[in-house]
Amino acid sequence: MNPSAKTLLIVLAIFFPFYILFYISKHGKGKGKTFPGPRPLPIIGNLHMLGLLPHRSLYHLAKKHGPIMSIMLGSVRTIIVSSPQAAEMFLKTHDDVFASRPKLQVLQSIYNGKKGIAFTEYGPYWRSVRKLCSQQLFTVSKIESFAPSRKDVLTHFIESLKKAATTKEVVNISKMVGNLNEKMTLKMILGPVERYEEFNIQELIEELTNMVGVFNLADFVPFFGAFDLQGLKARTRTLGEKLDKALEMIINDHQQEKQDDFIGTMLTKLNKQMNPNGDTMDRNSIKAITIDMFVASLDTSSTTLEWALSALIRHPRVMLKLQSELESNIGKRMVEENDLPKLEYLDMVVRETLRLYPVAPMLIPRESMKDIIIDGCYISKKSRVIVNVFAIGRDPNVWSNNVEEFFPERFINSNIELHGHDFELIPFGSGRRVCPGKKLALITVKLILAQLVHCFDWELPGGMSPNDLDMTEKFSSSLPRKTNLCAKPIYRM
Ligand code: HEM
Repeated sequence: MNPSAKTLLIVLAIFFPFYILFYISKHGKGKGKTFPGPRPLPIIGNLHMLGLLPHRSLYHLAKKHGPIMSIMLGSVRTIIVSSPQAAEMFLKTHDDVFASRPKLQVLQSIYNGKKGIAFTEYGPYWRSVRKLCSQQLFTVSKIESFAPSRKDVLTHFIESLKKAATTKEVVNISKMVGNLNEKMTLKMILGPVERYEEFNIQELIEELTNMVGVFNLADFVPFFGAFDLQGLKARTRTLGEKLDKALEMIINDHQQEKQDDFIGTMLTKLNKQMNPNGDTMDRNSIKAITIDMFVASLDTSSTTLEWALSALIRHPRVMLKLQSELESNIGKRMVEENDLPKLEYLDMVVRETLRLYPVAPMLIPRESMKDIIIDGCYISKKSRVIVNVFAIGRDPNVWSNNVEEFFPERFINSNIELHGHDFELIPFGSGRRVCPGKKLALITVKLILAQLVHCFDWELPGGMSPNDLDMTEKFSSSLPRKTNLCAKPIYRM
């Protein structure tokens, strides 16, 4: 046995009994009735029940224990919400209590004391950053001002696919669409990304999203945090330093030459007081907010596109119907952003994709800011709340018995929209923490998807039949396909 393993065993042998006593004193008796849930084990609680696909395991557990379920993730009391009615109770009726986020160790180490938006606790600082989002970063005019740049990137992309179609090449759509979305979105966040090749921003972002998706034992059993058993601390520190260096240079460039992307807009507030509490927008805030935008925007939109196209290839009837809507509304030209509002079937296809394949299947975890009693059950301050939108999208009371079927027609004459007010369908979350980028995300997803099916038919490689396309998911920071989607484009215009 190597010396560090030996030391670890000795430390565990000494402290483990104390930890069990601490655990029992903390969790042995509560202040009242709790929600039903599976029996936890000491130390790990119900962690062993999560498996490789926690959203699915929790969906099945909720069928047994109910739409509001209480479990222990290590030493963290966690409430799992799995029905539209329960989601409304947590995200609307008591949104003021559950609007905070838990602190995650990996992010603490990357941010190194900086505060962003998506993973920041509720309070005056977060409220000021949200105000900046709604009044300056995600306004209709700001989003529209980047339409020409999105069109430009998309036109080049379609040209490269046309070349692949001529040579009858099979392309890796997952990768290609990921790159395309990255180019479009980074342009809006930080401007000309090609200027910063030396920092390999794309690779840094990939590492960042991987780290955010890592299951970190120390977040649930703090006792293990000191030992860094997964070796995450060193990796995240290095990544944090690299991101910081790149962002320092990008901010300097923006200070030399004014730009109207997110960083440029945030810089107009540099060193100004954000609220009466004395928070100011400093360089660290700009860096942390930018990092949050990377995490929140890139994998989410491209994974949605990957699922939408997979579902269309798997359902040729739906693909044909969508192509026919595009033909009759657009004709032989490229789809433009201002065509999107009239494409009703496209809208249904996107809603159905987000119902069945929500890329944030458990939203971003919330944390209660005070003790509260809901439905006669006690929830203590700092409990974690996970809203399982994957389960809500499969609730047969809402979606009837064909919940697993990809059937966009279910939205004909339906008033269930994606705005966050209809709790049957909340892939962008709801309440104070609802996704501020949803309008931008829907434009990007719809525009790219429409173009991909308007310009091309798609054939699976090796004569694979649509029914054989594997639709298994992989759990990470988003919920991508387990295997990349590869197919042959056939130009049809
Ligand atoms: C299909 C694409 C997307 C999906 C499904 C999605 C989904 C979500 C979800 C579920 C949340 C958490 C909501 C909650 O806790 O109630 C969230 C938060 C957030 N999203 Fe998105 N998102 C997408 C795209 C984007 C884009 C393109 C951006 C920005 C460019 C963005 C920026 C954010 C930010 C900053 C937050 C944190 C909000 C906060 O904590 O106050 N998202 N998103």
